[in-house]
Order: sequence, then C-alpha cells, then structure tokens
Amino acid sequence: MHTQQITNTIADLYTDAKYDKLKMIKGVAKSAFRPLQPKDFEEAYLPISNKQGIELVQLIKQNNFKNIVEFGTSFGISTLFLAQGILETNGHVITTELLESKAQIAKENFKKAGVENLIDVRIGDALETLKNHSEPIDLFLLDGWMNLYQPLFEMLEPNFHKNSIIYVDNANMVDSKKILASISKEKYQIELTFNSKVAIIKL
Ligand SMILES: C[S@@+](CC[C@H](N)C(=O)[O-])C[C@H]1O[C@@H](n2cnc3c(N)ncnc32)[C@H](O)[C@@H]1O
Repeated sequence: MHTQQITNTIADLYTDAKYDKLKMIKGVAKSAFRPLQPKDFEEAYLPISNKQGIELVQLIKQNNFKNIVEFGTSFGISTLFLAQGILETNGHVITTELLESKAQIAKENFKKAGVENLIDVRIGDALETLKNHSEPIDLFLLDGWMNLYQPLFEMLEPNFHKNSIIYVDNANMVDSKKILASISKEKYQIELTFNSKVAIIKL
C-alpha cells in the first residue's frame, strides 16, 4: 500500500520536474554577475535520476540500512526513494533543506506518499541542522550544494561505521572532486558509477 503510494508520488514529481530546464535557465540568468546561489533554483527539482533512486533503494535493502541522512531535500524525490528503502528495514530518514519554501513542499509530498512519520525534515543550512548529530549513519546521501560536501563529510565522519556508505551525487563536478581527493585512501574506498556522476565511498 505505502510502496504504491510512494511510487505514484515519485512519478507525479518526475512529471513536474520536466520543466526544470527552463527554470534552471532562469536561475542561471539571475546570477549573471555573481556566483549561483540555492535561491536561484528555488523552483527547480534538480533530482537524482530514477535509476539512481532504484539503486539507493537496493543499497538500503541489501545492507539492511536503518539510519539515513540526506543533504539536499529539494522537493523530496530522492527522499521518497530513501523512504521506500527504509520501509522494509524499519529505518528512518533525516533530510535537510536550506530553503523553507522547498522544504514545506517536500513535507506535503511526504504526506501524499504516506511516509511523513518516517522522515525528519530539518530546515536551514546543513552545517547547522546536522551539527549535533550523534547517531551512527548507515547511508549518507550528499546531493546539495557541492562546496559543502567536504565540510559536512568531515563534520559527520565520527558517525560513520565500518559498513557505512557515503553516496556522492555529481561526483564529476569540481567541488565534489575536492572531497574525493581529500579523503584518506587508506581508510576509504571510492567506486565511481553512472559514468562517474556518482561516487560511492565505503570504509
Ligand atoms: C540537487 S538539489 C537536491 C535534489 C534532491 N536530492 C532530489 O534528488 O530530489 C540540492 C538542494 O540542496 C539545497 N541546499 C543548498 N545548500 C544547502 C545548505 N547549505 N543546506 C541545506 N540544503 C542546501 C538546495 O536548496 C537544493 O534544493
């Protein structure tokens, strides 16, 4: 029942996300004389792909992951895939979004999918909203502003354990490459998938 509700909600959101290109062009135009900001993409989903979502569900189920943390909620497409996974493992998701307007719409989407009680939505800068996180993290999905990947990784590193997976989207972009270059190769293994768009970091 829940799974179907989630699948239907994700399908509706992907349909709406088809207009993202136009919204992104508008966002880029606004930032002609300054660096891009999250607010420039306030109306855009910028979601992970359906294939990535399916892979995330598999990762959660195969590893029996229960404690999921996500950086970058947007309107909640990726979070709904995470919810689909943790429905089977009895887990929960913490997700964090800088923009209040996006987070509120994401919350509505979680209600539509019937999984709002499994998802803790934190509104604000991830460096603040996740600052006091003291629980172990099984899966950490990095899909927010890429200049925060490295500080967030370092801040939450004490919460990783030997089976944790850190899933880095847009791993082929300059700022993401910095985190991949900086992490200890003695401690972590990095596997690139989706034509290097995704990096999967394991201990
Ligand atoms: C690529 S989108 C996330 C897409 C989402 N994961 C999905 O697949 O549907 C990145 C999101 O990160 C948010 N963001 C940017 N900087 C942030 C910050 N400092 N803290 C929390 N969220 C942030 C943006 O507002 C944007 O909605």
